[in-house]
Amino acid sequence: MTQVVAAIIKKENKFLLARRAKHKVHGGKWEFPGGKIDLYETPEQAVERELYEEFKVKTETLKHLVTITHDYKDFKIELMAFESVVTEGDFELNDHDQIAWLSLEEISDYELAEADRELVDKLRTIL
Ligand SMILES: Nc1nc2c([nH]c(=O)n2[C@H]2C[C@H](O)[C@@H](COP(=O)(O)OP(=O)(O)OP(=O)(O)O)O2)c(=O)[nH]1
Repeated sequence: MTQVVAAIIKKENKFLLARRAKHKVHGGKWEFPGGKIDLYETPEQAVERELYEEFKVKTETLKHLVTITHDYKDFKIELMAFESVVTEGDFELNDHDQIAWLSLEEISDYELAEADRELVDKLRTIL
């Protein structure tokens, strides 16, 4: 099972979502930014590394929120979501073609990566 981390970054009741660039797996789908955990890395380190690689922003990981698993048929992921805050930098797009700050209600109108529907449902119950 592939372990993936995702950052939940909240600003005035809106959450940061990013649209995966067309050429990537699940291209065009919206997600919480993050990626696969590398060998010998903690989930927190993975979130911070991915956010820097993807947007050139520095973040601090506050706490683990929820973990879900999803079976994409050809691969299975464990998706761990962490509450994060941006501490330094302005967003620059590298792996995504767009970012958006959305309320949990607005997120429902966006085409999410399949695993994220369950993640958003869980977030609704705790945030
Ligand atoms: N980052 C992220 N990935 C997600 C989410 N939901 C979801 O199904 N995924 C899937 C998409 C990918 O199959 C996998 C994450 O891989 P990735 O391609 O973003 O990670 P990476 O940057 O480490 O990968 P790579 O391109 O270097 O191989 O998890 C989500 O909310 N955030």
